[in-house]
Amino acid sequence: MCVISNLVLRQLCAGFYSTSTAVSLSLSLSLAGGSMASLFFLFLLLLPFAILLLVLAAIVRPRPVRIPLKGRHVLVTGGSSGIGLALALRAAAEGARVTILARDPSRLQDARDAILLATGVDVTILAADVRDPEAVCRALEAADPVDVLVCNHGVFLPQELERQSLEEVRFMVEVNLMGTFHLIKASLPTMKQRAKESGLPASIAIVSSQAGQVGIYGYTAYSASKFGLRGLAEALQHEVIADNIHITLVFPPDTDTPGLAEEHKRRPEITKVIAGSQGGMKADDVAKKALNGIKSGQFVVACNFEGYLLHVATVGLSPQRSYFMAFVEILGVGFMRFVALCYQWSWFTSIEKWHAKMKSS
Ligand SMILES: NC(=O)C1=CN([C@@H]2O[C@H](COP(=O)(O)OP(=O)(O)OC[C@H]3O[C@@H](n4cnc5c(N)ncnc54)[C@H](OP(=O)(O)O)[C@@H]3O)[C@@H](O)[C@H]2O)C=CC1
Ligand SMILES: CCCCCCCCCCCCCCCC(=O)[C@@H](N)CO
Repeated sequence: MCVISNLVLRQLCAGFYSTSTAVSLSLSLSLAGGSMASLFFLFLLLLPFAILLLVLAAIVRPRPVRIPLKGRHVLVTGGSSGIGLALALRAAAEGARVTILARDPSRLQDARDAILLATGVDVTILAADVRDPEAVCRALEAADPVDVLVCNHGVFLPQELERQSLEEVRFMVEVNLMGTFHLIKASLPTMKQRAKESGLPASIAIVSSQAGQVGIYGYTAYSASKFGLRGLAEALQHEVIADNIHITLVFPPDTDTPGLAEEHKRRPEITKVIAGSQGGMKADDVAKKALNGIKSGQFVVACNFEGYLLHVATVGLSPQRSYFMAFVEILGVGFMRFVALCYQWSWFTSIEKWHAKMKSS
C-alpha cells in the first residue's frame, strides 16, 4: 500500500510535468511553428521549476543524513507489543543491539522470546512506567548508552470529552506526552556524548499518529497528547542538531495491534466511520516505514497514501531534508487544502446524519 501510494504520488507529479510539457509543446508549435521556437518555449516554461529545485537544493535544512543501525544500540519503548515489537524485531534483524522497555515484565519476556526465535538476537528488556521519571532514569542507567531512541509507547482510550473522565485524559497526556519528555530528558546526555565520541549521527524517533495531525471525533485527549509531540519534535530538532542528533516523527494510521483490538471495544460510532475509513495497516509495514525514515533522517514519516496527503496538508514549518519533497510540498499545499476541506465536508455530514438518526430513534 505504501509503495503504491508512493508510486501514485510520483505518477501524479510525472503526470503534471508531462501535461505541462505537452501543453507547452502544442502551444509553442502552433504559435511559432518552428522546432527551435518550440524548444525555447519549453525551456521558458520549465525554467521556473528548475530554478525552484535549485534554490531548494541550496536551502533545505537540515542537510540529508544516513543513520546506520548495524551494531548500534536501539531502544524501543512499548517494544513488547504491536508497532514497537515489530520495530524491535526489524532493528534486531538488521544487526542492531536492541533494548525494549514497557511496564509488564511478562509481556516483555514473551517479546524477547519471540524476537530470539525469529532473528536469533537476544534483546535486553527493561521494565518501567514512562510516567515515572525516576523509574525511567534508573532503567536507562542500567542500559548501555543509546544511539537510536524510539519513543513508541502509547495509550489510546477514545471517547467524547464530555463523557470521558479527567483521569483518562490525564493518563493519555502523561503516558504519550510526558512519558516522551521523561525518556528524552533521561537519555539526551549520554546520547550526546556517544554521538560525539563515535562521530556517528544519532536519532530520536517519536511515534505520533494521524490523529496527531488532524483532530477527530472521540480523540480530544489522544489528539492533544499526540499533537504535543509535534511541537516537542520540531523545537527539539533545533536544539540537538549541533549534537548530530536527528529527529523523526512517525504518523501511523489505524494499525493492527493488540492496542487497536482493545480500542475497538470502546470506539464511538463516528470515530469508527472517520478513522476506520482507510482500513488498517499491518504493524510490520508501519515498522518498516518508520525504520527506513529513521535511517534516512526523515523528519516526518507518512505511512500510507492518506498519510502523504495529510503530510502535505499539514506540513506547516516542518523541517525538510529532501529538496524534491520540498518541491512536491510547495506544489501540493494549495490543492491539499481543497482536499482537506472535502474531507471535513464529508466528516461533518456523517456527524450531522448520525445526530439526526439518534434524535429520531
Ligand atoms: N495501533 C494503531 O492503530 C495506532 C497506534 N499509534 C501509536 O503507535 C504506538 C504503538 O501503538 P500499538 O502498537 O498499537 O500499541 P499496543 O497497545 O499494542 O502496545 C503499546 C506498548 O506500549 C507499552 N506501554 C503502554 N503504556 C506504557 C507506559 N506507561 N510505560 C511504558 N510502556 C508503556 C505497552 O506495554 P505495557 O502495557 O506492558 O506497558 C506496549 O508495549 C502508540 O504510541 C500509539 O499511540 C498510532 C497510530 C495508530
Ligand atoms: C488532506 C487530506 C486528508 C487525508 C486523509 C485523512 C484521513 C484521516 C484519518 C485519521 C485517522 C486517525 C487514526 C488514528 C489511529 C490511532 O492513532 C489509533 N488507532 C489509536 O487511537
